[in-house]
Amino acid sequence: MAVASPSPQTAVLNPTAITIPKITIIGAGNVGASLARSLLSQNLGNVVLLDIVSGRPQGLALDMAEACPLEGCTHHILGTNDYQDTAGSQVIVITAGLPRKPGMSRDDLLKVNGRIILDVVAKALPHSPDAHFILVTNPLDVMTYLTWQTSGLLPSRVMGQAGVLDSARFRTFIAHELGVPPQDVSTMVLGGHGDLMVPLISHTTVSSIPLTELLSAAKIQELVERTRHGGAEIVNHLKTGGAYYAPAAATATMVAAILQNQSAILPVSAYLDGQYGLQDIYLGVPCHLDRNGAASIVELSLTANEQAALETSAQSVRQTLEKALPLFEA
Ligand SMILES: NC(=O)C1=CN([C@@H]2O[C@H](COP(=O)(O)OP(=O)(O)OC[C@H]3O[C@@H](n4cnc5c(N)ncnc54)[C@H](O)[C@@H]3O)[C@@H](O)[C@H]2O)C=CC1
Ligand SMILES: O=C([O-])CC(=O)C(=O)O
Repeated sequence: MAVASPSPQTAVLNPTAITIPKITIIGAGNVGASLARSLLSQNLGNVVLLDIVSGRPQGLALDMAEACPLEGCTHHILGTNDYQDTAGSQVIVITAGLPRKPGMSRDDLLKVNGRIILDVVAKALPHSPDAHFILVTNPLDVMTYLTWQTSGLLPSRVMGQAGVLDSARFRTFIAHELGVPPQDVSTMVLGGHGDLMVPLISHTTVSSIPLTELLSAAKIQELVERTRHGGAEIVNHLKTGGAYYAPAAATATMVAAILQNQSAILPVSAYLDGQYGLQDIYLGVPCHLDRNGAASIVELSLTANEQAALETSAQSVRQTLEKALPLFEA
């Protein structure tokens, strides 16, 4: 049978002509695997899932690929232990590292996770020199700073995920308290990803109504404290590690904002160079997220108490950073 040569229209629709973004996730643990599922289900791009453990990313990727015919995902996933497979990624998410156990703080992970992050960045960067890096590994703000410092990348190309998750937790607790859909709650949680994070009450509304008109000061403070300890609450339930579904959803929100050039304003751990009166630190602040990364930080007007709380949170991150820098100097 003769094979018809492709019509001009077929040539235009040739799928190989379409550039599909490539997203690498390093660390195929609970957060990494959940993130891969989320990215695939949103058809955000082809996903590479890499781990140091042989067989784990391959097995997970095959399992996820087999769900694709049933769930409408059209892109591919590859599981690997080889950094060459990550080449040309637009976004690299780092979820490699230990999670904490009950009784530990995130800062207790500093030494072990710092070593892992430096190793991962050194191996990933040469294959994807144009990638944006999103850190998830804890202690988050310090791991993000180390990645920026060791990579030599522009600060806008290195950022950390925490504020999207912490804000989602605060929204959830407020929604449960008021019996409204969480989508109706608008808020921002700034600062470091630790017990001193700063939920901004002055910027919290429920269907445009200020939160302070809906709940007592004591109840709001209770929800703030629950948010600050939201990670530990889940660690204490699970015993062997931390949260992963909401962290994965939060990270996918950031990946989508970058790849779709959304310019969404999201709270991310970004490099501060004088904004909010803070210098040379990665800390959670609102940023426009688009194809240039976290290039444009938004300076919200804060109450005096919120500004003081942000400075206290920054001070705590800086103390951990000062412990980290001598440990990981080249
Ligand atoms: N920023 C945030 O909001 C959140 C941060 N986290 C943090 O994310 C990290 C990962 O958490 P989980 O996924 O629950 O842990 P997990 O233990 O389930 O997965 C970690 C994975 O990293 C891999 N890994 C370790 N060293 C590696 C290396 N050198 N190269 C490649 N892969 C390596 C492990 O084999 C494992 O599969 C933890 O540090 C945790 O504290 C977790 C939730 C939220
Ligand atoms: O609490 C942890 O260890 C994991 C984490 O950062 C979170 O869930 O916020």
